[in-house]
Amino acid sequence: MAKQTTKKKAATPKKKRSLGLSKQNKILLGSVIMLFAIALFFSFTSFYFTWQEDQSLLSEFANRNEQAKNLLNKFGASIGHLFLYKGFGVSSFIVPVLLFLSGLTLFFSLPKNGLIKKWIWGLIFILWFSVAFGFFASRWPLLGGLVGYEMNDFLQDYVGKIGVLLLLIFGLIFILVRLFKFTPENVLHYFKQKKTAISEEFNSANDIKEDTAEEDKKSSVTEKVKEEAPVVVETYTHKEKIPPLEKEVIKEDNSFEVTVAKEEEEIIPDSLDIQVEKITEEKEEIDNLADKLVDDFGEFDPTLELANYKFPHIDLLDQHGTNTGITINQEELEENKNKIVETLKNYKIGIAQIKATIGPTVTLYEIVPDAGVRISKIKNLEDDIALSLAALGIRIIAPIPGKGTIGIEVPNKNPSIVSMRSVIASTRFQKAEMELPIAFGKTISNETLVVDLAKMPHLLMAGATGQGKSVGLNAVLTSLLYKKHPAEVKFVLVDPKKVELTLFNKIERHFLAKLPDSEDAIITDNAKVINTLNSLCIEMDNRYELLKAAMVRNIKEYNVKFKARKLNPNDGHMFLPYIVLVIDEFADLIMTAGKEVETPIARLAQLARAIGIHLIIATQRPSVNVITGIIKANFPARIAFRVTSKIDSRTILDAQGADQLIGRGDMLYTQGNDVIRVQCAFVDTPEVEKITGYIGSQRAYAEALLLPEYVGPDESGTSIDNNISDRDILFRDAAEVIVIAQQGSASLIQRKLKLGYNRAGRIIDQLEAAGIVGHFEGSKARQVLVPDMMALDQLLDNEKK
Ligand SMILES: Nc1ncnc2c1ncn2[C@@H]1O[C@H](COP(=O)(O)OP(=O)(O)OP(=O)(O)O)[C@@H](O)[C@H]1O
Repeated sequence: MAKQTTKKKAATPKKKRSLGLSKQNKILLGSVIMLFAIALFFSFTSFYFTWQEDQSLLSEFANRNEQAKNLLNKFGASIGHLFLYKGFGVSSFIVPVLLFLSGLTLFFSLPKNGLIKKWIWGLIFILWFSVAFGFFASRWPLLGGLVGYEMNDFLQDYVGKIGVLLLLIFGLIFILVRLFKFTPENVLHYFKQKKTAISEEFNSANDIKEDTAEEDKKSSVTEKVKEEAPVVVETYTHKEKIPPLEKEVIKEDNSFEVTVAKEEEEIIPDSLDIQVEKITEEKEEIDNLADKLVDDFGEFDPTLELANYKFPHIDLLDQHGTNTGITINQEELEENKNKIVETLKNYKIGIAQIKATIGPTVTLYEIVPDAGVRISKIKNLEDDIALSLAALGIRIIAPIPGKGTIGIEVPNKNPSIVSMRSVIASTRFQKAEMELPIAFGKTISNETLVVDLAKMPHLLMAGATGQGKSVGLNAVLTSLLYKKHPAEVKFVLVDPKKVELTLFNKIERHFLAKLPDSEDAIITDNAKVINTLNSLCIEMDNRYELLKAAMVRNIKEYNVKFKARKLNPNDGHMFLPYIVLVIDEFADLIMTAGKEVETPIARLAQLARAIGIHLIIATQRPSVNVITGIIKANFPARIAFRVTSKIDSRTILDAQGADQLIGRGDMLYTQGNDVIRVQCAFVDTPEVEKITGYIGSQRAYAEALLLPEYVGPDESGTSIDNNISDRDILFRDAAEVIVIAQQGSASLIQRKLKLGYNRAGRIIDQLEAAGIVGHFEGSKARQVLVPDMMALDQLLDNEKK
C-alpha cells in the first residue's frame, strides 16, 4: 500500500522548485550523493561479512601497509563500524537508501517536496528498528547497533522490559497510523475484501469443477452462485454510504464489487499535511532590470533636481501672542456654569453633573442631565440659554456623539488666536505620515487637527464674507508648503478676487501648475478657468492611462513603482506630483460660467482622487444653485465658517450650527459624519509673504508645471469652416436679427426665427466663422462685430466676390 502511495505521488506532476543551484551543479552534486550512497551500501553489506577480520584495522586507518577485507577497504570498514556497530545496526541501510533518493532528486531536478518527509520517516524507522533489534535480538549487536543496545539499557532502567515493549508497540502503531494510514475500518475492509476474493476464488474453482460435471448439476451450481450474490450486494449497500471514494466495477456475473479507492484517499490524506509547494516567483525581466538599476543608481529621487531645496523654517511664522497659551478665567467659568444651571432649572431640568473643556475660542460645558430629562427639551432651549448667558454663538450638541452627554459651547470672552506657528510646530503635524497633511487649527479640546487632503479627497469651504475663508485657504497652502517638496505637490490657483492668492506668484516655478500659453500661473480670468479645468480633466485622463499601463490603482502605488525604477520613462512614465486645485470664489464662477464649470469640476471630483488631483473650493454663498447636488455629493469633507442663515448652514454641512459660530476663524469641520468645532489657525498676509519669499528666493525649476493644452470651443470656433455653400438657408436672416438687436445669442435666433436649439447653435457658429459675432463668452451673450445693416450687407457682398 505504501509503495502504491509513493508511486502515485511520484506520478503526480508538480512544479519544480528552484534550489538556487545551476542545472550542471545539481547534476554534479546529485551524482556525488548517489555514488556515496552506493559506496555506503557496499560498505555496509560487506561489513557484515568482514567485520571480524577488519576489526583490528580500525585504528590503522592511516597505515597504507594494512589492507582491509571490506569491499571498500578501510573506508568501508570504518564507516560500517561507525553506522552498523557503533550506530544503529541493520537499520543503517536506510541511510544509503535515503541518500540515493536525495541524489536522484538532485540529478534529475525532481521536485524536492516529500524528501524531507522521507528523511524524517527514515530516521524514525532507523530508531525504531534499532531499539526493536536491541530489544529482541540483543545477542546480535550488529542488528541493533550500539545505539539500540544503549537505548534499551537506558529505557529499561526506567520503565523495565515491559515498558520498553509497550513503547515499541506504540512506535509501531504510530508508524502504521501516521505513515500507512491504518484505521480499524481500513483493516476491517481489507479483511472483508480478502474474504470476498477468497469466496470468489472458491466459487470460480467450483465453477470449473462443475463445468466438468453433468448438465443437470450445472443448474444447481448457478443457483448456488445466485445465492451467493446477495452477500456481495450487501457489501455494496454497506459501502454505498461512502460514495465519493467508490469505484464500481460491474462484474460479468452482474454482481457488483465495490472497491474503495484507497489510493486516492492517500493522495490527500486527512492526517498527512498537504504539501504546499512554495513557488519562487519567476522574476520578470523588467523587475530584474529595475533591481539592477536600483542597485546601480539607487531609487529614483524626484527631489533630485532641487536637491538643495530648503523647507521654510518655523521662524517665518509669527507667534501672534499665543505663546502664553490659553488663559483660564475662573470667574467666567463659574459665572457661565451658574447661568447654565439656573436657566435649565427655570425649565425644571436638573443637572446631575457638569464639566468644562476650555478651547481657544469656546468653552464646552458638558452636562449630564437628571434621569428622565428629554434631550429635545434642552435642545429647544438653545435661544434661552444664549439669552441668559448674553452671548452670541452658543451651540448645543445634544447628545455629544459617543459620549452620552449634552454639550453647550459657549464662546470665551477673550478668545485666543491659534497661530499657524503653533499648529505647524505641533508633534501631530510634524510626525504626520500623510500624503498631503493639513493642519487646520485646534479643536475645542485644544488638540491640533491634522487631516490628510489625499483622504478627504476634496474640500468644500463656505462662509460669509470676512469670517476667515481666505485665512483658511492660506492655512491649507502653508501646511502643504511646510511639508512637501516642490517635486511632490503642485497648486493650480484660481482667484477671481485677484488679490487673495497673488502672493503665491513668487513660488510659481516651484509649486504652481499652469496652462502652456498663459502668462500668469494664478488664474484670475473666469474664461481661463474653464480651460484650466478641462485641461485638468485631460491630465486626469492621461494619468489614468499611465496608471493603467503601470497596472496600479492609485498615484501612491504608481510613484512607488516609478521610484523603484520599474516604469520606463521612455514609455511616457514620470513621477506624478499631487495637484491641488484651489478655487477661492466658486459662486462667482458658477454665476458666470454655469454648467461649463460644473461639469469638469464634477468629473474631477468624481474621478480624480486616485490620480492625485484634489479640489479645494471656497465660496461665500453656499446656496443650492452654487453648491449643486452633484458637487455636494462629491465633496464629503466640508468646512463651514460662520454663515448668515440656518439654510446656508444646512446647505454646506447638512446640519445647522454654522450660523451660530462667532466668526474670525471659528469653523465647523466634517468629513462625512461628525461635525467638529475648530478654531482655524491664523496666518497673516505678511507671514505668507515671508514664506513664499523664502521659497521663491531658492533655485527653481525652469518653469511652472505645464498642464496639457486644451482647445476650448471658443478658440476652436475659428476653425469652423467659413464655407458659404454650407451655410444654413436662414443664415442671412439670422445675421440680420443679430445685427439689428446687437445681441449675439442663439436663443434670440431661436425665438425670432422659430428654430430649434441645435440649428440656432449651428447658425451662431457660422456667424462666428463669418466674423459677424465674437467668441463664446460663457453665459454672456456674444459680442456683435458688425455695427449695422449696411456693414452687414457690405461684408456679405464682399464674401461673394
Ligand atoms: N483663524 C483666524 N483667527 C483669527 N482671526 C481671523 C482668523 N481668520 C480670519 N480672521 C480675521 O478675519 C478677517 C477676515 O478673514 P478673511 O479675509 O479670511 O475672510 P474671508 O472669509 O476670506 O472674507 P472674504 O470672503 O470677504 O474674502 C481677517 O483679516 C482676520 O482679522
